[in-house]
Amino acid sequence: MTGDGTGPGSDADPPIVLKLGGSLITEKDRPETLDGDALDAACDAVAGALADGAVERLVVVHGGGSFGHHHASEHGVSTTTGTDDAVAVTDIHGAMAELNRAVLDRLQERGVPAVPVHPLSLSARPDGVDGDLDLPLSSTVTLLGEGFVPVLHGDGVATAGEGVTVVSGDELVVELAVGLGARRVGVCSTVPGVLDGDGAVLPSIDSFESVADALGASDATDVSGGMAAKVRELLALDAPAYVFGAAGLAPFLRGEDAGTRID
Ligand SMILES: Nc1ncnc2c1ncn2[C@@H]1O[C@H](COP(=O)(O)OP(=O)(O)OP(=O)(O)O)[C@@H](O)[C@H]1O
Ligand SMILES: C=C(C)CCOP(=O)(O)O
Repeated sequence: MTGDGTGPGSDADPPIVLKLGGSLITEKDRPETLDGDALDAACDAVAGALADGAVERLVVVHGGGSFGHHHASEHGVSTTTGTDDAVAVTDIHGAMAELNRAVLDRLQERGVPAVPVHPLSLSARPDGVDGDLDLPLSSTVTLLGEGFVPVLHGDGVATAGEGVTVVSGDELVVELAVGLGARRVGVCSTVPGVLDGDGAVLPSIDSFESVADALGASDATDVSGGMAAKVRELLALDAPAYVFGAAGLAPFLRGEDAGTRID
């Protein structure tokens, strides 16, 4: 364990922030069903990149797939509509914690020092749904400094005036990337990149308007906005962000371009 800290202003190597999309690691149209083969392949790529030194510091975020989105949808909860029902909150968070455990287990089996960071216990929207997300980063920063790979996930989040709403993994990725001064950001999903109106992968995107017509929601149950919300969030970043499919994960981790570059 190194204990040398990280984040903006630190001498430490800036981390990479990687989201493993829920539509990649779960069967998104079958409630609470893991896509074990896809998750294994993603964990192989992460473990390989850490073992060969291509990546030194890594924060992983995973999405909800058929775990979080299924329960959130059943309870009528989204990023903008909350619930004051404690059972609903526990259902949504419980499903996400279960998926998080599966991700941690498979990373740890491959020697990755992955540890959980649960946003429901850490984060809030103190000014309501239209206000900023408050995501204290000292636990993530300190875990990184101690040599761990923090693994966060889309979750419920306390929201003034709404009870508990959903915070998407995409929003967490942006907060982490800004707050940690990330070097690069990767979002690995089921699609090989952001597709244009003819289904071809767009090599790069630098404005929302130029691609808005081609961007849709998810093709499965999704309470947080699918690809359109993803692109909108990633355009706000200073660090280069990439959206790619399973085949792009290892190249991205090696520092190569993959899928669609968003900047
Ligand atoms: N122009 C587009 N290019 C690529 N995918 C698109 C486009 N428009 C809509 N989509 C949809 O976006 C989906 C990916 O977004 P989604 O939010 O489901 O992914 P994810 O981040 O992997 O999942 P989760 O939100 O569960 O973490 C694709 O399955 C596709 O159906
Ligand atoms: C539905 C929940 C709880 C998490 C949503 O996170 P996302 O899949 O990254 O949008």
